[in-house]
Amino acid sequence: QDKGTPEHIKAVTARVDGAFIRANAAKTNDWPSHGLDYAETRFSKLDQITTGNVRELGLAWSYNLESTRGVEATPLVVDGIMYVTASWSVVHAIDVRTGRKLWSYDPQVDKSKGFRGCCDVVNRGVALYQGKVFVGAYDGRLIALDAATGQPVWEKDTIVDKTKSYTITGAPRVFKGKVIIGNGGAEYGVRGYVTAYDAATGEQKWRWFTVPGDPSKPFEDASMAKAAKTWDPSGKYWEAGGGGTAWDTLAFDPELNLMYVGTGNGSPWARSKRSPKGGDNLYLASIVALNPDTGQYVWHYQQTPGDNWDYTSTQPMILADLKINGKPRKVILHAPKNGFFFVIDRTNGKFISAKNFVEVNWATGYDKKGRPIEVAAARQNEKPGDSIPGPFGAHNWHSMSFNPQTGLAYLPAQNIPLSLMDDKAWKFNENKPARPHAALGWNTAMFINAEPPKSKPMGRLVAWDPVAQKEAWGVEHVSPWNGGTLTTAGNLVFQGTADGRLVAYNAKNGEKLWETATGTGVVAAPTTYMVDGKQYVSVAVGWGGVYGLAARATERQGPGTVYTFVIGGNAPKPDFVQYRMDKLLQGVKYDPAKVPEGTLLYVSNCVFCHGVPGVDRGGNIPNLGYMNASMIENLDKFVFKGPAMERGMPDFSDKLSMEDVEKIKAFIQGTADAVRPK
Ligand SMILES: O=C(O)c1cc(C(=O)O)c2c(n1)C(=O)C(=O)c1cc(C(=O)O)[nH]c1-2
Ligand SMILES: [Ca+2]
Repeated sequence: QDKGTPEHIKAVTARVDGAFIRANAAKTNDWPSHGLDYAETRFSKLDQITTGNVRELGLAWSYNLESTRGVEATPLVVDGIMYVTASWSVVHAIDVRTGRKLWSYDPQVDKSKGFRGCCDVVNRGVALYQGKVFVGAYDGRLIALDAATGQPVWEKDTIVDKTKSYTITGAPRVFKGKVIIGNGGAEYGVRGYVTAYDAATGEQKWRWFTVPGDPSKPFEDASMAKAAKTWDPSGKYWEAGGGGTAWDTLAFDPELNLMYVGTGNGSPWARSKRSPKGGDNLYLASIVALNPDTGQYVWHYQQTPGDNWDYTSTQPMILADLKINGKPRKVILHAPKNGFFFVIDRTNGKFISAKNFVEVNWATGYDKKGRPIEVAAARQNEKPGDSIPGPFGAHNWHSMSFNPQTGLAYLPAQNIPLSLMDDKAWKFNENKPARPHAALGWNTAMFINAEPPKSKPMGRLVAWDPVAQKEAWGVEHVSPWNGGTLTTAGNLVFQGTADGRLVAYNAKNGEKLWETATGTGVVAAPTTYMVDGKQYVSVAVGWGGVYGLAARATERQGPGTVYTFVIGGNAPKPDFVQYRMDKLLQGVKYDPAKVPEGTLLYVSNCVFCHGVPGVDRGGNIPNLGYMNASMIENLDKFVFKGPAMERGMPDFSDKLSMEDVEKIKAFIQGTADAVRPK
């Protein structure tokens, strides 16, 4: 049979089901699900590429994803058929044998609604099951495609309330014939949940909410009634949704018949506003075990009780079997945003251990019962102070991997400095200058960087020993926001970096063995798989995600590209594109008296995408301090139904007046002038 024909694709993808995914885990010849296997280990048993020959790795082909925003997807591959997503949830099917496009599918997300997600218009990849490819579109639709042709088979809107800013950025998983997906939106005032759909028909099978709703209405299930006792109703938490969005990690243990959900931060961030009398606010920032057949709650472990810092627990979980104190234990390994590395018993949710893998200033450790020992000052946000880790997390969605041969987990750790302070006057959905992105629907109830943060940015590849709870080795990077990791039986760790390289390390000791330039920063994780007896390594590259909107660590820019490497590969690299940036803005006429008000408007409308003018240097969205003066002089033409709307810029017609635009112009030019070297 010819490979890459619709008949071949149909035959090989039809085989992918639960039994296939479990059988594949023994040899890992294919990469059929997001984290490689149900345990999400990202540990490949392939060992053709080793510490001995990795230096001979070369490019087999590159593929242009034709996207300019963040690319966060892990490519799936079965028998040389690759499925990967670009920004705006566009799916590409690629023939690994030739590097050519088989088909692509664009769900046609309305780009004027890009602002309804906090953190770039990203997508972390697809799921594959019985001849179908499943993608969560940014606007909340879950779409099943024919794996051979890319034609839609069914489509479901996963969103419970279309007036709220719900999105999907995560990769669906298929457990026992059901497609599972969660949503994003906890910066906007939403209530989190996960939903299961029949893979064949799209029929909804169950839905589990992560936080309680309005207590005057019946609770959906016993877990919600239990959770409601940990929320103060005087805060009317249900009006701002409560949060807890499960926007990324899911895992499955078929023996225990449990699936695991990592839940997100509180909405709003400030607990004093969400739940004024305190409380743990279940099930925020938790790992929750559900019955995959029914969606019924089984147990939970809350990592950050009463979250107050955007400490999501949505970071990738790994199921591992470890020997702890001489006893074999079935555990979950987890390094959420809050900076602690957790080992949890996955049979019952009992805490085993936690240790900080970076410097933190909100807790000194965890007690025996698994409660954090908080630093009191961390909740007293009367004055701006660095939250360490900050809302970008000590570790974000970037995939972790675990190698049972070395016993080490590999994760990109970081510090991205931000200061926080309570917003005492916050009201739900009230758009006021100085409230972070309030014009776009954000509801943090906190001011961000009202004073500049004092901590230092940091990015580090950490090899963590989860039994000893300590770092075995680490590699310092030049910037935070580095890519997810892959580890292999060839004793290797692969990681892409913010400064535009794909690097291979010795998994035991961190020695750098190989690297190649990728043209732009890498945030996604690599995969590896066999095709016709040869081991390949692929990575989808495209600088972005929340930190990549306004900052960068390379002088090169997009487009989103898939690179595939093989021993002896010698295909030419595509031309790298130089980052286009004008000189520091000069000559826009403005009234200096307008700068202070312009500053506050900039915070409530512009800052997370465009960064601080002349201070940040632009990411996948340009910095306004380095524009041509005529663009800033004509700023109104860009903010009111402007030409960038088709690239995802919001329309500010009902948010800003002409007078506001004048103030913002004053802030942009004033800031550029203030930072200009004398
Ligand atoms: O609370 C949420 O619902 C939510 C959603 C998302 C998302 O869907 O991408 C992110 C976050 N929070 C978040 O806190 C965060 O740091 C983040 C980074 C990214 C990214 O893709 O780079 N997404 C998200
Ligand atoms: Ca969040």
